[in-house]
This record gives sequence, structure tokens and C-alpha cells, in this order.
Amino acid sequence: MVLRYDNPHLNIAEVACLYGGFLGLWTLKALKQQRNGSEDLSRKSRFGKEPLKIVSWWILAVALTYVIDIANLVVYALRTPNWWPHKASVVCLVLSLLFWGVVLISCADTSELPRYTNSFFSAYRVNVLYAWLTEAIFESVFLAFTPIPGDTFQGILMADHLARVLLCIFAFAIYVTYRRKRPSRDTMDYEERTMFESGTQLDPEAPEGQSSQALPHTTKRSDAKKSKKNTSWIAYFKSFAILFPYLWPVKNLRLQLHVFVCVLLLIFGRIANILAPRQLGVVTEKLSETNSGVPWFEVLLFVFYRFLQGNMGLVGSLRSFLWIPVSQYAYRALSTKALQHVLGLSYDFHLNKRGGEVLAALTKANSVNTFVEQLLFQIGPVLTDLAVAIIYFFVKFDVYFSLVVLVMTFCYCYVTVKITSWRTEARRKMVNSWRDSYGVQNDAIMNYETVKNFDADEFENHRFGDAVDKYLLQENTVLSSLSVLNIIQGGIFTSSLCVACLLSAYKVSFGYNTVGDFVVLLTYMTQLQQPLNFFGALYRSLQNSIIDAERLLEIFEEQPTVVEKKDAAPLKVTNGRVVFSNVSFAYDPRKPVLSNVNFVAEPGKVIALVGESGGGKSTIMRILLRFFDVNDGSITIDDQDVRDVTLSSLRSSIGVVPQDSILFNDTVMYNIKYAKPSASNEEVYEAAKAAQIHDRILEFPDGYHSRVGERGLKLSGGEKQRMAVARAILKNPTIILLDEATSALDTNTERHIQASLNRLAAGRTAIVIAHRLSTITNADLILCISNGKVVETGTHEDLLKHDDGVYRKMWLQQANKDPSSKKFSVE
Ligand SMILES: Nc1ncnc2c1ncn2[C@@H]1O[C@H](COP(=O)(O)OP(=O)(O)OP(=O)(O)O)[C@@H](O)[C@H]1O
Ligand SMILES: N[C@@H](CCC(=O)N[C@@H](CS)C(=O)NCC(=O)O)C(=O)O
Repeated sequence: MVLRYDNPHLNIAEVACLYGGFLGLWTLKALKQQRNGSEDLSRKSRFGKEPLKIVSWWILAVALTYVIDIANLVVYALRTPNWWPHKASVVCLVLSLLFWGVVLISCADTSELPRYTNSFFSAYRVNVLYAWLTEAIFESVFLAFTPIPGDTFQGILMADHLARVLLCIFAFAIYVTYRRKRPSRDTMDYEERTMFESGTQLDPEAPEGQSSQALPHTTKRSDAKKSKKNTSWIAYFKSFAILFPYLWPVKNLRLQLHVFVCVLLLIFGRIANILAPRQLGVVTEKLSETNSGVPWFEVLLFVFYRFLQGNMGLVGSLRSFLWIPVSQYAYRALSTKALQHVLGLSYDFHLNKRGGEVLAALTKANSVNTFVEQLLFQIGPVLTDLAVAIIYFFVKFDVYFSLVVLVMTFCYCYVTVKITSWRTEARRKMVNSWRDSYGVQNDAIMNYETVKNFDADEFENHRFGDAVDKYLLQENTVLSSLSVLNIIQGGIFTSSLCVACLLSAYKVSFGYNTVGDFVVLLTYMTQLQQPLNFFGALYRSLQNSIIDAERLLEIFEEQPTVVEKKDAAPLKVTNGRVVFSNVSFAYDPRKPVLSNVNFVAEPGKVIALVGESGGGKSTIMRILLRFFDVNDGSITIDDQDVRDVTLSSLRSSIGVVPQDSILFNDTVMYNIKYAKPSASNEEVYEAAKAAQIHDRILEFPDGYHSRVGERGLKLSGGEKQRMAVARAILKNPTIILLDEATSALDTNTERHIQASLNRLAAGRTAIVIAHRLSTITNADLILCISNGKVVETGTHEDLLKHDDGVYRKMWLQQANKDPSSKKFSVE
């Protein structure tokens, strides 16, 4: 009796212990990591680089002993008539080899940069230690009960057992040697270098440079990023949980029903995938029977099952059809929520952001949806079909067939993921070099004149040719690696098909199975191949949608820095008295911008802020609008602190005329009405008249319906500013903030603008930033701001009296720049 081949229980126990324990430990690790953060896991429980190498060799040696075992067995079984080992023992032998294969791969993946799924296999010390111990115990038992070898077969078998026991002893020696050594930095930082790092890995297909740092750093977000870096898989997916409520149609029962039916159809699709090959088997059986007539019904049933099958079949199409509204619901919910969230973020985010990137992230709002769909309708069904095959073959045929599918699944998926990850990088390079060559072409055409002037046609042609060569080289890598991938995938699949067919043919020949069974097996397996052919592409697009979703998540994690108090009441404006008391503020604590600013803007008066550029004038307006909170002191409007009132009531009580008004790419009417959408056209005309722009608008080709162009480009600076004044007049706020245009306008325009501003300011509290002092000589109070401090206050006349005053100096400076102007005189 050979324990290894005749005692299934011991074999099953060994494999169950290996797999069960390993998986159990892996789960425990993941849970522990989630509870404690990843610190202990990434630092303590991974191998250092050096031991990892030795361990990998060790595992390879163990795996080789199993290869020898299997080869030994096959040779012996073929040479010995009427002898076959117990089925479970053979299965366990193959599973043991697979197990050590997985562990070996986990080591290989730990030593290099893991990505996504690969990190599922990362080698933890405790897991490998556990596997050693299990192996040591079982192999010792096997060895103890192996009879003294009587022939080569038994000799090799014994040598294998002995080799494994010795290897386990050696493993113990490795453990003792390296136990106390801390892991080296190389592997210690392994998690830090994973996909969460804002490095080039972020977007596999984005051009170099662009992929890093999806968004600019603000303090809050970088904290979020840091915590994500060292996260477990469970925690990682949990972080997406805030997006899921938008995917699920909470309040829509009809859509929920759609989801339910889609899931049912998905399950039904799996069943149809068994029914069709099964039916073909039945048809084959019927046809092989002599004199049984034509199996019309069986054939028609088979055709019907075929009609149901596949993504394009009845079930798949019905599923796609029912999913449309669910998918659209999710898209709407996510994209509107994302925009709402971004608009709700504070000013600092918008100042820091790289507009294009935020927009890109927002346009990919569908990514989470796509991710779920890909998982649910593409990868999920393929993997389920494989699992169903394993179970179905076990029940219907033989455990060997299941084993073939299992090993094939593992090898196929692993190899595809590995090669695809590598190819993704190659594709990224290809896209980059394509962009480069496009850039060269574009440059040459855009600079046509320069090229001609320098007679540089030849040069440009060469430059473009070189760029194209570079692109073609990358394309070659991508295309040839696609062929390699297809060959390897085909090789793995065909080998398993070959083993399964040979096994089945053997069984049919010896009468254990019918021809129908052979047909069922062959059909089921070949129908698995089609979706598996696109496994790599699916994996890549899954990766991409995860990356997009991550970017969206980053935006959702961003929190506004200025938040309303819970009990904030609406601002009640009575007169519009604005008081700054001891206000200090800094964007960055290292560089104070305003210190101890005090002033009162009395109702109905015009307060002018003047001073050097960068002194802090615009900042005063921003903190009044509460785009930022003051660090010290307080700002009150009619005795209510701006921090105690609702943001919307605060901002709707203040009208702003910015220096450079940016308009929406729409009509003049739309742009003015933006301040008060409910306003009638007459109100708009009145406001425009008050802003001295009405007549001008009427001169435009389409009057009030003329489009203003992108950001208002079709209007002149003066027109835009008067439009902004018209808007502010329409809004009719009690307090207005004016940032005057810096550039000198022609006298006529200036007169118009000044008149419009005077109309706007009349009867309101006006705070005006003045760049040209000539415009504010009539202000009720002028504040000179220098280095964030109010250095002088008074009326124009008062301030000119200070011989060494800052204001007087500025006045004279501006007069010197414009000596012809009569506006500037000290008298
Ligand atoms: N978002 C920001 N983050 C950090 N520093 C900023 C920010 N905005 C402005 N600053 C700095 O704050 C200081 C005051 O800027 P502010 O725009 O208030 O000056 P200003 O007096 O309005 O200048 P100008 O007349 O040129 O518009 C400047 O030194 C500027 O560099
Ligand atoms: N069998 C491969 C290739 C599948 C395939 O042909 N993919 C299509 C797109 S769905 C393709 O054009 N791929 C180009 C490429 O991968 O470079 C895989 O599993 O990824």
C-alpha cells in the first residue's frame, strides 16, 4: 500500500489544510489590516528582499518535487496494466503543485511592483510559514508509511517525500536565520509604491507627466491620499462606498425591478450556457441511435437554446435593454452630484485646481457605473461560467475534467493579467509617441510662415519622420505583444482542451462515457473560449475605469474649507454697514496677507481701497464674501458676523463687479439676467440703461440676443464691465464690491463706466478697489493698503495734505506717468 496514492483521506486532508489555512490566514490578514491600518502588515509581515529570494528558490524546489511525482506517476500508470491510483490522490497531487505554484507567484509578485489583482497574491511570512509546517507534518507521515522501495517508482516516490521533508527542515533553518532581521526598505515600501501612489501608474494610457498627480494638493485631500496609500483591499473598496448610493435607484421601484430582472437574466444566461451543449449531446445521442427517426424536437430545442445564448442572444439583449434606464439613472445621479459637489467646494480648491483635470474627472462620472457593469456583466459571467464548468464537469463526468478547467482558469487569468499589465505600459508609450508625432506635424503647419521663411521644409520632414519612426517602433511592440498574448492564451486554452478531449475520448472508447458526453464537453469548453479571448482587454478597461473612478472619488473626498454653521441664519441687511475689526488673514500661515485691518464702511458711502499691487485689496473682498475665513478678528454686516449667517444669503446681499468680468457663452440677455433669472426684459433694459450699455447693445447685430462668445470674447473690456454693472444693478444688492479695470480706457468709455458705476453705487454701501486714483477722488473714505495693513485713511483732500504720505506719493507717481492729464493735480 502506497499512502500517497491509495489513501485519499490523507491526501484530501493535506490539500484541505494547505488551501483552507492559507485562505483563512489571508482573510484574517485582510481583516486585521482593515482594522489596524496597514502599518503592521506592510512593515512586519512581509519578507525582506534577501529572504524572499531564498524562499522563492525553496518553493520552486518543492514545486519541482511535485512535478517529478506527477511524471513518475504517469509513467508508472502507463506501464502498469490495470493499475490506477485513487482519483482523489491524483487530484490532490495536482492541487498541491498548483498551490505551490500560486505561492511561488506570490513571491515573484512581491519582489516587483504589484498592481491590482496581483497584490492579492502577495507573500506574507506567516502564510508561507504555515504552508511549510503543513507540508512538513504531512510529508513526514507519508514518508514514515512509505514501504521500503521495491522498484524505481517507489524509489522516486520515497525520494520525493524525503526531499520535501529535508526541504522543510531547511526552511526552518531559513526562518531562524531571517526571523529577527527587519525587512529591507525595498520590499517594505511595497505598498507605498502601489497604484495609490500619485505616480505614473495612475493612468496607464495617459501621456507621461499628465498621469501623475491627478489633482493639485490641498491639505485635506493629501491626507485622504496618504491614508489610501496604505490601505487594504477591503478598505479600498469601502472607500468607494460613498459613490454607490448614486448607482442604486433608491427611490425608484421600477428601476429596482429592472436590476432584479437583469440579475435573474444573468443567472438564466449561465443556465442557457449549460443547456445548449447538453442539448447538443442529446441530439448526438439521438442521431447515433439507429432507427430512432429524426429528432426534430431535440434539434429545435437546441436551436432555441442557442438563440438564448451569448451577449447578443435573446437573454443578453433583453438584459442590455432592461439595463439602459438603470445605467442612465446612475449616470445622471453621479454626474449631477459631482458637479454640485465641485461647485460647493471652497474658493481655495477652485484657485488651486487644474481646471482641465477636474473637468476630465467629472466627465468620467460614468466610470463607477462602467466598473460595476463590467464586473457584473462581463468579467463576472466569464468567471461564473468557468466555475459552473468546474462543478458541472465534476457532477456529470469526472473530477479530472474539473481539474483541467481549474488549472486552465488559473494559468489563463494569471498570464493574461501579467502580460496585459505589461502591454498597458507599452500602449501608454505608444499613445505618447503618437501625440509627439502629431505635435510635430501640427507645429509645422501652424508655423507655416516661419518654416517657409527659413526654408525648413526638409528639416520639418525629417523631424516628423523621426517622430513617426518612434511611434511605429512602439506600435510594433504593442502589436507583436498582442500576437504573443493571443498565442499564449490560445496555447493554454488548447492544451486544456487537448487534455480534456483525450481524457473524454479515452472514456468514450472504453465505454465509460457516451459520444454525446464528448460533444457536450467539447461544446461547453469551446464556448468558454470566445469571452476568454477578450479577457485581457476586459481587464485593461476594468483597470481604466477603476482609475477614473478613483479620480472622481478624490473629488468627492474633497471637503469645503468654509462651511456654514449648523444654526446659521440668513443675513438680514438693514443698512449695509460693513465693519472690519482687527482682521488678520493668511492664505498660507507662513505668509500673513492682512494684519489687524480695521475700517467701517458706512451705509450709502463709497470706500475706496488703494495701494500697491499684492497689498491685499482683493483679499479684503474675498474674505468679506467669505470665500475664506479670517484667522483673527471679525467682519460684520449690520452687526451680524459673516461666519454666523448662511453663505447664500451673504453672497446674495452683495453685488460684485469684478475687474475682468467673465461672461457665459450665451446671449447678452442671458448674461445680464443671470443675476436675477426671474427679471422681466423691461427690468433688464432699465439696468442696462443705468449701466450706460443699453444703446450699445442695441447697436449689436442681434441686439440683446447677440451672443457674447467664449468668456465674452466678442465684447470689449469696457462693454464687459458695464454688463457686469448692469448685472449688479439688476441684482439690487445693498452692498457692492467693485474692482476697477486696471488698464486705462479711452476717455469716452471711462466716462460711461464712471457714470454707470456712480449710478450703481448710489444709495448703497460701495467698496471699490481703485487702481487709478483719478476715479475715486470723490470717495467718502480712502484706505491705503500696504503689506496687508491700513497705513492711511481719509478723503482725497485729507490724504494729499500728508507730505510724506503714501497716497500723495502714489498720486504724484500716477501724475508723472500721465503728465498730460489734467486729472492729476495736488491743488
Ligand atoms: N490663493 C492664494 N493663495 C496664496 N496666496 C495668495 C492667494 N491669493 C493671493 N495671494 C497673495 O496674497 C497677497 C495679496 O493678494 P491680493 O490679490 O489681495 O492683492 P491685491 O492688493 O488685490 O493685488 P492687485 O492690486 O495686484 O490685485 C499677494 O501677495 C498674493 O500673492
Ligand atoms: N486576446 C487578447 C486580445 C483581445 C483583442 O483582440 N482586443 C481588441 C480590443 S477588444 C484589440 O484590438 N486589442 C488591441 C490591443 O490589445 O492592443 C486579450 O485577451 O486582451
